Amino acid sequence: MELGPPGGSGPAEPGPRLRGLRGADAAASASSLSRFGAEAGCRASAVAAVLPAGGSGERMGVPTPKQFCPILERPLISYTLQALERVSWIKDIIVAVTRENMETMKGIIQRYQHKRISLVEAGVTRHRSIFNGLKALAEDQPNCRLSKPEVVIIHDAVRPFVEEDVLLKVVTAAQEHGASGAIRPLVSTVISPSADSCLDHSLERARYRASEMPQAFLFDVIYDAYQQCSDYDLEFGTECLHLALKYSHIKAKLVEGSPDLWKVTYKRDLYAAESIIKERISQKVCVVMDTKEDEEHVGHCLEEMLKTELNVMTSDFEETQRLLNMVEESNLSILYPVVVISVHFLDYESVPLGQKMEKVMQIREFAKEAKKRNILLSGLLIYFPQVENNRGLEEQKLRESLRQGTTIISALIKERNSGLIGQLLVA
Ligand SMILES: Nc1ccn([C@@H]2O[C@H](COP(=O)(O)OP(=O)(O)OP(=O)(O)O)[C@@H](O)[C@H]2O)c(=O)n1
Ligand SMILES: O=P(O)(O)OC[C@@H](O)[C@@H](O)[C@@H](O)CO
Repeated sequence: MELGPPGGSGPAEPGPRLRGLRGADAAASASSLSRFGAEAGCRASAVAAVLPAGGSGERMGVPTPKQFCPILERPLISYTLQALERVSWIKDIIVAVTRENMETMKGIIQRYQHKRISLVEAGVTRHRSIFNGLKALAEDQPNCRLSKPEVVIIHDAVRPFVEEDVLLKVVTAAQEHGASGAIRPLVSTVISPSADSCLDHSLERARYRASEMPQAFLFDVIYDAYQQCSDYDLEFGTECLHLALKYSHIKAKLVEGSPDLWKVTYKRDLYAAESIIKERISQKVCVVMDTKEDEEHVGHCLEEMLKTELNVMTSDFEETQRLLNMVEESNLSILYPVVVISVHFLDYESVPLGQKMEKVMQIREFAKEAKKRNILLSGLLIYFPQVENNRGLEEQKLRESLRQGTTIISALIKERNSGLIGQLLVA
C-alpha cells in the first residue's frame, strides 16, 4: 500500500458544506457532524472512504481508463477526490488503482494537492478492488498504517458529483442499520428475456430502484462479508449491499440520492460531466475594473448587466497583470481553468483608437504566459459611439454594445475555450 505524498499546502479548495439544510435537518446534521469529529474537541466516530479506480473503462471506448479521462484538462478522478476532501469528517480516502496506473495516480495527487489519500493495488474486478481497499483499513493486515474506521464509505471513483449531505445520510444510516446505499428511480423498465431473446416478463418499474453510490457500512459488517464471499461473488458481483445481506445478514437502509450521483460509463457521460462542471464553476465571476474613481463610468453599467447574467462578485484592480498574479498565488487555477477578461471601452473622447489598440494588444503576450498557469485571458473591446446632439440614440447604442459584451463574457466564462486566449473580441 502506498501513501499519498506527505504534507504540502492546503487540500483542493473547500467547497460548499451541507448546503440547503435548514431547521431540524441542520440540527440533525450538526449533531451527526459532531459525532464524526467535524467539530473540534469531540470523540470522533472514524469514517474512511474506499474508491475503486482500477477499471479499464471498456464501455467508454477510449484507450485511457475513464477515471483518468480529462475534463477541462483535469482527470475525472480528481473531481471525485475533491468532492470527498471537502468532507472534513472523512479521515482517510483509500484509492484502488492498477499497478500500471500507480504513478499516474501519484502524479494526480501531487499536481492537484489532494490530501488524506492512500493508494492500494486494484483487483481484476471491482469487488476485488474494494476488498483490497478494505484490507488496507483492517488492522489485521501486515504493514497496515491506517486505523480501522467505525464506518467505511464505498464510492466509485467515476461518480464525481457526490455532495456532503448524501454522504452524511448514508453514514448516519449505516451507523444505525449496519449498511446503507443511495438509490435513484429507474429510468428504463427492467425486463427479463427468454432463452430465444424474446420477452419473458417485465418488472413493475415503480417497485424497483437503481442502486447507486455512495454506500456506507459499519466496517466489520462489510469486511466480514468480503472475507466470506465466494470467488463467484468477487468475480461477477456488482452490489456491495447484496454481500452485506448475504454474508452479514444486514438489510441496508436505502437513501434517496440526488440525480447527479450517476456513474460516468459511456462517452456521453463525460460530455455531461463536463457541462455540469462548467455550469458549477461558472457561478463565480470576478469583475475587474479600474473605474472606482469614476462612478459614472460605463464599466458599472456592464457590471450591472453581468449581475443579471451571472453570479458576479466585483473587485477593483488597476492592472490585468496584478490580477493574474493574484489568481496564480491563490492556486485557484490548479483545479479549474480561470477565465480572465480584460474589458476596454472604446470612447472616442478619451483615447484615440491607435493608442488604445497598442495597449490592448498587450493581451496577446500576457495570454501566452497566463495559459501556462491555466488562466484563459482574452480581451474585449466595447465600442460605444458618440452621437452628436442625440443623447437618446447614444444611450441606446451604448446599451446594445453592453448587452453584446455581456453575452460574449458569459460565453467565454461558460465555455472556457482555450482556443480564444489572447484574442480581442469586439462588442
Ligand atoms: N477491476 C476493477 C473494475 C472497476 N473498478 C472501478 O469500479 C468503478 C465502477 O466500475 P465500472 O463503471 O464498471 O468501471 P470499468 O470497469 O472501468 O468500466 P467498464 O465495465 O466499461 O470497463 C470504477 O471507478 C472502476 O474504476 C475497479 O476499481 N476495479
Ligand atoms: O456494474 P459496474 O461495474 O458498471 O458499476 C458498478 C455498479 O454496479 C455499482 O456502482 C452500483 O450499481 C451500486 O452497487
